Formats: sequence, structure tokens, C-alpha cells
Amino acid sequence: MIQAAAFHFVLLTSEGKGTLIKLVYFSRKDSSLESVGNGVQVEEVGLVTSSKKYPILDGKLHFAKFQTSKINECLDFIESKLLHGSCCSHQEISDKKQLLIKATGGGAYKYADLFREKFGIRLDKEDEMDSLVAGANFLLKLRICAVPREAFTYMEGQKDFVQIDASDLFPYLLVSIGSGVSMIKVDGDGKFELVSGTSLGGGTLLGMGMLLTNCQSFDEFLELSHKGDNRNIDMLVRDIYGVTGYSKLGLSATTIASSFGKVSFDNKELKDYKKEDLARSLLRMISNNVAQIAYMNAGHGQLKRIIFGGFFTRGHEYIMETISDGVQYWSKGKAKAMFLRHEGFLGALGAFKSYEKHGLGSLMGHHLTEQSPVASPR
Ligand SMILES: Nc1ncnc2c1ncn2[C@@H]1O[C@H](COP(=O)(O)OP(=O)(O)OP(=O)(O)O)[C@@H](O)[C@H]1O
Ligand SMILES: CC(C)(CO)[C@@H](O)C(=O)NCCC(=O)O
Repeated sequence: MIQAAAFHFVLLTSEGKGTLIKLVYFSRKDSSLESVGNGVQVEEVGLVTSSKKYPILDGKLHFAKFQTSKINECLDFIESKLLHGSCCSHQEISDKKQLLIKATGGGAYKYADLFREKFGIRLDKEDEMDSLVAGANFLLKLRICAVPREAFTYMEGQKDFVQIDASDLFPYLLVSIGSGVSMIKVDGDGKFELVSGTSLGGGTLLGMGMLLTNCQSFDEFLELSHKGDNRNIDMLVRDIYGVTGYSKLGLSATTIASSFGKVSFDNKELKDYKKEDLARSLLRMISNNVAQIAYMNAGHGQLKRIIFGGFFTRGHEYIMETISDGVQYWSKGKAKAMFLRHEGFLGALGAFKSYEKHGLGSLMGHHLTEQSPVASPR
């Protein structure tokens, strides 16, 4: 039904130099938007209101991502789905009001001209941190009646979904692991403080991974790391203290004493190491480091929850396990690492929510977060 196109929203977020463009759009239940198109994988989350009062909420959120280097694929997708004309009603379009699409991150600046030239639309820029926090709060407050849910812990190979009571959500530490890592203490809706960050993030992993292993993509790097053994690269406590470890200080024999430390003692060249082992070691180094800094910024265990977002984790079990172990280890079990199923779309979701400012909140308003059951096919 073409009429439904008036109610589709689209927004885009991308980091400046950028790796990925994330796209979130909403379609009404009666919309003709198909979930899959043009070879682009689109994940859907059904939003089903139980209340007759908000029938407009009957519909789906769609999530898609594109490599920044393939921006044209993203533009073609937007065009094929007619998303570029979806942010205003037909009346507004015919009134020649300027169309706008919400956008956040560096891409909101970088691609502004491209979007104007191609579609005649204005990218309405939303602040990156505001959007991250709004997106995280939105997901964490979803009152979910149907599984699978949004937030989960990952320990010992097990994923446990957690339903957080909205009245007990704040404060928490949001750790966004993208190219770099931002750590934000969130005290409420719109109430937050950037407390720390580190430049050793996903971009570091990918950049160093490409140099060390010649891999061409993040997925290829992950594939390698799956098969590797970091003990061939890292110096463990047992390499220094023997099999009993440094028990007096609680350092077990298998604790990594020095990432890549073994290499400094080997008289070897890069080609002598297995790419898989290098990948595994690098992955552990970055993940452990983020976990440790996160723990310190969570007030050494005072913030009970540390929520990890950003595309770095991407539901990858070994990354989540390493981060969880790190938080568990450093906080002596006081703090918990939590992950989100839509971890990479926080900024995009938050920018999407900001349509509320334009009086369009009935689509994505608080009613939704407080009243709607959510079903997801992921
Ligand atoms: N398909 C992929 N291609 C590239 N990087 C990926 C991919 N999947 C996961 N990643 C990881 O995600 C990181 C980028 O994450 P994300 O897109 O959340 O951050 P960003 O918005 O680019 O960066 P920042 O938050 O620092 O602005 C990459 O550096 C890489 O480690
Ligand atoms: C610069 C941003 C905020 C861009 O998303 C992010 O990559 C980041 O927080 N990097 C780490 C910067 C720091 O060292 O605090």
C-alpha cells in the first residue's frame, strides 16, 4: 500500500572515516515494505501494540547495515524502498516542505551533500552521544512479553536474557565499542556523562589485524581468531611463575601476564607465527583492555551493570565471553557485563527516537517502550 509509505521513517548513522553505515526504518503493519531486498540483509523486529489506543505502533523496525566504502549500495537500497520520501506525509511532500532524515555520527556530516544532491533531502543531525544513550535506554526499557529479549549476559558459553526493571535501570555504564571506545555513565533519559574512552577499540583490532594477518575483512579476522591459540603469542603467568601461578596475589597460571609477550623472547619473524594465533591474541588483548577500563569506570564495582554496545561485539561469542570474564575478574563478581541484541544500532535508534521532537512521537513514543510487547525473529 503506497499510502503507508508516509509512515516509514529512515535514518542513518555512520562514523566519520567510518566502517559501517547503520540504517533503521519503521514500517507499518500494512506497509508494502518487504524485509529482504537487493541482496541486503535486513533484520526485523515486530512491534505489536496490545492497546487499541496506539494502533499506529503495529509494525516493524527494520535494521540494515552497509560498509561505508559501499555507500552506493545504501543509496540504492534507500531508493528501492522509497525510504527517501518516507519521513513526511504526502501532504507535506506536496507542500514542498524540505524532507529530512535523521542522522548521527560523522556520516551525518560527511554524506550531507550526497543525500541532498541524490534525493533532495536534508540530513537532520543528531548528537552522537545523545543518540547512543537514547537508543540504549529505548532498548533497555522495552517491556517485553515475548522472547527473545534484548539484553543478555554471556558467561561460560551461556546466553541468559535479562529483563531489567525500568525503575532499577539507572545508573549504568554504557560502553560503546566502535572504532574507538566511549564510556558513558547514564543516570536517566537524557542524563549522562562521558566519563572515559579509549582509542584502543574495534578500529585498532581491525587495523592491526589486517596488518598482522593480511585479512581483508572483520569477518575473515573473526574466522581466523576462532581457530587460534593465544598461548603461543601471549606470555602467561605460568611462563613466569610456573604451573602454580602467582597464587599469593590470586593470579592463576593461565592469566595473561603480557599480551604478545612471548613474541619478544622468540627469535622469529611474522611469517613464523600462525595468523590464527595472532588474531586470537589480538582479540583477547583489545577485549580484555576494554573490560578492564570499563570496570574501573564503573566505580570499581559501584555501577552494577556495564552495558556493551557498538558493532565490535556483534554477537560474537568469544568476544562477549572475554569481556564478561574480564569484568567478572576485575570486579570480583560485583559487576556484570551485559550485551544487547541490537548493539550496533544504538545511535541509529536514538536518532530515530528523536523524531519525537517533531511531534511524530506517536510512532515511537514512551507508550511504546512502556506498553508494547515485542516479538523478534532474530
Ligand atoms: N562488517 C564489519 N565491517 C567492519 N567492521 C566491523 C564489521 N563488523 C564489526 N566490525 C567492528 O566494528 C567496529 C566498528 O563499530 P561501529 O560501527 O559500532 O563503530 P563506528 O560508529 O564506526 O565508530 P565510533 O563509535 O568510534 O564512531 C569496527 O572497527 C570493527 O572492529
Ligand atoms: C571519537 C568517538 C566519540 C567517535 O565515535 C569514539 O571513537 C571515541 O570515543 N574514541 C575514543 C576517544 C578517547 O580516547 O576517549
